[in-house]
Amino acid sequence: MNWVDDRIHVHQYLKVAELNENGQDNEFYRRVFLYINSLPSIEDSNFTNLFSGKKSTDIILSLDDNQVIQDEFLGARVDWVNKVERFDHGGVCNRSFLLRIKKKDKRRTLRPYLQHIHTVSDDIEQRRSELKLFINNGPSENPVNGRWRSVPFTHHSTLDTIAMDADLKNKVKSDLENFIKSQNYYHKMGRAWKRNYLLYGPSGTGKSSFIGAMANFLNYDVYDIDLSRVSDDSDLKLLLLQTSSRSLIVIEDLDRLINEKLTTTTLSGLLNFMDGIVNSCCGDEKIMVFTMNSKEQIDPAMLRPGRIDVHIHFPFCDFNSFKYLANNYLGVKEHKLFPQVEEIFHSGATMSPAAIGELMIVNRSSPSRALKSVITALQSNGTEGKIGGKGKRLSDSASSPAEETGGANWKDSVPGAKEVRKLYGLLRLKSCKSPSSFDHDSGMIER
Ligand SMILES: Nc1ncnc2c1ncn2[C@@H]1O[C@H](COP(=O)(O)OP(=O)(O)OP(=O)(O)O)[C@@H](O)[C@H]1O
Ligand SMILES: [Mg+2]
Repeated sequence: MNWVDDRIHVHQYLKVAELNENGQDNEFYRRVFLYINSLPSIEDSNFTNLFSGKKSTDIILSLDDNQVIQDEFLGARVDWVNKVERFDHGGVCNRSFLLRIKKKDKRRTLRPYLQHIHTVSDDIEQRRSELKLFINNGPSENPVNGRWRSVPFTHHSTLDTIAMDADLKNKVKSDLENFIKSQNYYHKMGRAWKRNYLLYGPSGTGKSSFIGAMANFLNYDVYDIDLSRVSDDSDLKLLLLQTSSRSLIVIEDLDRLINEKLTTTTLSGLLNFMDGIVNSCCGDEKIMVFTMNSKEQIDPAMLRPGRIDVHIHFPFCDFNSFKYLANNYLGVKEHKLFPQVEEIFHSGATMSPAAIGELMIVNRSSPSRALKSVITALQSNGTEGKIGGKGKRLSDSASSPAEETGGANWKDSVPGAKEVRKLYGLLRLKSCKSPSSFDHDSGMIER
């Protein structure tokens, strides 16, 4: 019977209306709009509109009213009509996209085709949107515009520019990729669709840069929470509620904030925040990132599995990271001074990637000079490492030298070449700590 029917009515039509029956926007209409206008065949359509895009050089093509565009998927040809019905009175019109598909193809291709439209439109949206960095206002500041103000996010760090153990970097990449594909899994488990990362290690080892790299990798906006501008637990909840999906929510220097009592939020307020309780109802995709210099004096409840899903250690430089930096900053893959540098690293001397990077930047016109200055800095072991700092830190009393920082905050001033070592204060003769490590709670990883 179906066969006879198919012979008579070869095509089937599916309508995607702009508004649903309640007069609300139909999300799928917007997706189809993005998809259709991205098709190469739009250039062959009889009538196409041209608009300028965000950049002055961008030109965007858009299918005109009641025009047809063709597409092909899994060997099946389909047509889309941009249907617009205008009513004379009041200029009201009905808009829809009409899909024409052969019945014989429909059963095989329709579902994957609609899924394909979803994926492509997602991708277009992500590429189009400019990333933003949101910073929270204090509760009494600018309440009219909400608690967040935003600036364009222009951090240029990428996972490629970070010197880090290659295996670890790949693990982080696949962990992030797995997470963003796992909505159903999280929902099935009745959990908030969020993943919490802890980046810990001494000052100048790349934690903040790594957050920038994560945001660029995921194409996520960043919400940087300044806890000192949060009045209490409910204020923190409110801030979380006002963040959007697909974002990185960041609290930096959490150990210092807690240990120096720089926040008025309570431990339980912070724990609820980390659990994303207020958001679990909305199916929002969120990644939270916390940074610390050391986790030694932190309440274990805060670090327990499920609350922090992935711990990533950022250590001082070893010879491999040094080579990575030399390549990035100086364009040098091999150099006659490398064996000497390697020997010094093997003797236990080390510095932060930030300090080494600065020496390379200021001497970038001469790689030999840059490497010699790194060698000199590495050789002059001593007590400078304890000079300066972001105030007394938890890590100042840490037993492991690799966990100690005591370094000045690099953000406080722009250092000159000679001041670099003193400012960062990160030179260490140390019992070289293990390379960056990645621990996640066995129970949480969905593989
Ligand atoms: N692992 C790294 N790879 C590449 N560059 C690095 C690395 N670590 C630090 N840097 C460079 O040093 C500078 C300071 O690094 P960053 O601010 O990311 O360190 P941090 O660990 O966040 O320090 P702090 O604990 O003081 O906030 C950055 O501009 C970055 O370019
Ligand atoms: Mg930082």
